Amino acid sequence: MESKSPAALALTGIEAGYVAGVPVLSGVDLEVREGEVVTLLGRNGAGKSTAIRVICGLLKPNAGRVELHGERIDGLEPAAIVGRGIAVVPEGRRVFGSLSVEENLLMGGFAHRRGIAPKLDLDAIYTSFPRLVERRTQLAGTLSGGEQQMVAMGRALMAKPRVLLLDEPSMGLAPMLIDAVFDMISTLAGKGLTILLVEQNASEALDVADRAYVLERGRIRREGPAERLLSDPEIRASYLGVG
Ligand SMILES: Nc1ncnc2c1ncn2[C@@H]1O[C@H](COP(=O)(O)OP(=O)(O)OP(=O)(O)O)[C@@H](O)[C@H]1O
Repeated sequence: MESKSPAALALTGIEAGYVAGVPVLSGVDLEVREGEVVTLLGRNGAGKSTAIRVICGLLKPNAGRVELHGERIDGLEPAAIVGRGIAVVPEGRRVFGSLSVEENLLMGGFAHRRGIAPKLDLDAIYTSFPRLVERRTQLAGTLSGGEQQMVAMGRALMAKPRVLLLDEPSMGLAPMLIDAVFDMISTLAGKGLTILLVEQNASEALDVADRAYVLERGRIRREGPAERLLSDPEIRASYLGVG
């Protein structure tokens, strides 16, 4: 095989858990290449959020390594990992409800490594999410769930991440808003962003992703191009409710 540049994000042999002797992730290998959208699928409790916590440095793995563009980050503190260029949109969105949309976005800019005037960043976010322009002075806590998701994504993008982690962005949203969220992800993918999308909503996630991994009880059970998994009879029966 030809030699390739290091992946944007790579997990190798990750073992992790919360209680000694009770592994939650076992031997997890996963990579996201520059410009790729990769989805990590799994049911409730499969270990998806745990994988996000390991990547962000909130949970130290018991074994294995996490690398960002070939540099090991698994020993670093969360703030240092953010500083290296990982941004996360956490499950449940968690916007600052008593701050305006624009203040929320500016908060994201604090993690920005350096350079570029915030105004330029804000303009770029408003171009990606025009709906936020008309709501820029509205308190984020009064926005709809879908709009809050836009703010949470915009806030993460303000940090100019090299890799964006999205933890179940469609969770708890009405079907129409779920479509809107996946449209946003497609837009970001079209701009060349590198994204790891953790989802239970397999069909929509596989539609926007280039590649996918399926996590079951802490182990990667399947992986491959999203198109292939979409037409895989076992995946269709277990995760898409068809077949
Ligand atoms: N702080 C914690 N302490 C102990 N066990 C935990 C903790 N957080 C998660 N777990 C356990 O780890 C396992 C994986 O949980 P995790 O949150 O990673 O799953 P998930 O795939 O993200 O599921 P969900 O979609 O429900 O969020 C579960 O059995 C869960 O109970």
